[in-house]
Amino acid sequence: MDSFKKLNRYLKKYKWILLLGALFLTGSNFFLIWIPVLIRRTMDRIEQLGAERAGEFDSMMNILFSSEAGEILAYNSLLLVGTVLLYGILLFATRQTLIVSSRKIEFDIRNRVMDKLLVLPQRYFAANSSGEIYTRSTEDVARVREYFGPVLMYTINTFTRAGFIIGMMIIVNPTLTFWALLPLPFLSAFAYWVSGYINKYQVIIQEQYSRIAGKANEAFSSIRLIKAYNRQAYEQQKFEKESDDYRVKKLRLDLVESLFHPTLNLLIGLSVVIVVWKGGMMVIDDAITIGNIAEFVIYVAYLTWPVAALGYTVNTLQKSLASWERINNLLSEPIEIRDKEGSFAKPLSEIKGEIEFRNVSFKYPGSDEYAIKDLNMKITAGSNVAIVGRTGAGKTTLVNLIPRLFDPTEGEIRIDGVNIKEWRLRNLRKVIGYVPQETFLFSTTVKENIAFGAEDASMKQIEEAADSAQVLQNILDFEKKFETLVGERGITLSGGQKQRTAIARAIIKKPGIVIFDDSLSAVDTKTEDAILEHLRVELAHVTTVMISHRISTVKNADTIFYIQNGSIIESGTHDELIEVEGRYSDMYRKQLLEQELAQI
Ligand SMILES: Nc1ncnc2c1ncn2[C@@H]1O[C@H](COP(=O)(O)OP(=O)(O)OP(=O)(O)O)[C@@H](O)[C@H]1O
Repeated sequence: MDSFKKLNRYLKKYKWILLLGALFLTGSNFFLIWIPVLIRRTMDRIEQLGAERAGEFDSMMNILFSSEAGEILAYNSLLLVGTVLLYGILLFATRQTLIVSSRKIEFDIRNRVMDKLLVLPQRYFAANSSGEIYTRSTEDVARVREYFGPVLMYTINTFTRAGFIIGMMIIVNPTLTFWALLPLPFLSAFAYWVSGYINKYQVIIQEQYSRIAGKANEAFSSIRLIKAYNRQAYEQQKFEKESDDYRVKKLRLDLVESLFHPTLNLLIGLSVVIVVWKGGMMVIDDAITIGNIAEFVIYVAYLTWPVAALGYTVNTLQKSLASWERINNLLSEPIEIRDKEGSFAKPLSEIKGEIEFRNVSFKYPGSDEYAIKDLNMKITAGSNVAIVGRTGAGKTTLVNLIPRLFDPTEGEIRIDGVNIKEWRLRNLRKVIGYVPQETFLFSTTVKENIAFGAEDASMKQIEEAADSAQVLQNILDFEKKFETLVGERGITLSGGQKQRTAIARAIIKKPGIVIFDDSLSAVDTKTEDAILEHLRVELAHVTTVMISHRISTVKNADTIFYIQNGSIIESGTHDELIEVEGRYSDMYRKQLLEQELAQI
């Protein structure tokens, strides 16, 4: 109930326009009922004229062309055209208010969902598949819109139209009204059943469609692998199976849909037959006129859609509420990493860049193992440190704690002597340049990809950053230079080019602290040396934390920390660690041996 209240809060902003829409819709239905009334009046007047002047006219044609009948026809036709016009204008206004508002509410909800997704903790993304998250912000939002759009509109329409029409029918003849309405509850129940079936199948078909799209996507992104392993026939078979499943389900739905309209027409036909049959008997008994029968037939036709829509509306409402429940759960997710009251912000120019880990431990949500265990580490401002260790030792986890992608389970991290939880999150992340392990470039130009790190960067700054990351020459070699599109719609950069573009993106921010997570793994050692040389100058006064598996990358660092099972087991300069003859020197010797073997 609480969640339903929250849903209706979105109506508040548009309440006046929605009210206006409801008035337009009521008005359009008011004019609609005058159409059969005018037809009945015309028919009755002509019939009356024929009866009064029975001797003068020997055929219907003569009646119709007598000037008196012409007057009746012209007058009523004009009224009819006017009524239809008003009905049409009001219907247009209804859609422009109710449906347009529902689109605006959809826009509001979608933005809220996106805003929320952008601040949700990493835990949420680990617990929910990307497909589910995507569905929340697309399909679920679209379904909720149906509550504010079609559901609201059809509900008002059904009640106002049915109210007016049934009222008019009862005024004309309550008994005939009873007979005419008799099949309509069956029509509504039938529409409810069919639309429930259609909805259920649409979900199944949509899921199957997503599976097909997923299979195709996977096949295209691994096309090189498929070709190299000669797995085309296997992939084709897998795709065909899913595709066939989709076809069978879709055909079943088509069958139900094609039965829907004929059955609906059959039930309406039944209503019309009853009206003509019972009405005919009443005309014989002089209880009603022939015009009344015509009027009733039109009323029944007018009632068809609202009555059928009742079934559809109930189903759509259920679907919308289920989608809202999922969206509401997402919107109610706690934001674990957020600003504290009175949080601390420092201008970039005042950042020194000292980092201190005090007894820091960290467990991933849902995991029993510590990824970081009682870790203490001090990085002096402006120094250049390296973190090494075997795969899975906790290096990435450790650096993720600095920009608060996760918060420590125990202990605290300080920057310039202040606990990072006291820093304003935006400020904290602004001063940190971070190049994650997996390079991600957006499907846009190289320029925009680099400028992502600093929104208002000039072209000169972009070029300088590209130069420091040793990717400038590559970019200038592209035909469209910085305007070259990257990714799906553009060229595919090599692994090393991607990494260097990501480095340029991080350093263009002119950060106070910069973190490189294995960011030079895809470049050759010669390019690596050149990049490091540039970075040493560029980042001379910036605290640099560099994770690497290569000794060549880290050997010149001021301090090297060797991590094992989430704890620092060795630290010092390259020479100091070699002297200790511990894990680091083992690693060094192994890499030297590998190099020598490679040269043989
Ligand atoms: N999202 C996660 N949820 C649960 N456990 C995780 C998650 N990410 C990493 N881990 C675990 O935490 C430990 C440390 O992982 P981490 O990625 O920090 O290692 P790493 O030293 O950076 O390894 P590599 O050198 O291979 O990148 C590993 O045991 C890993 O399985």
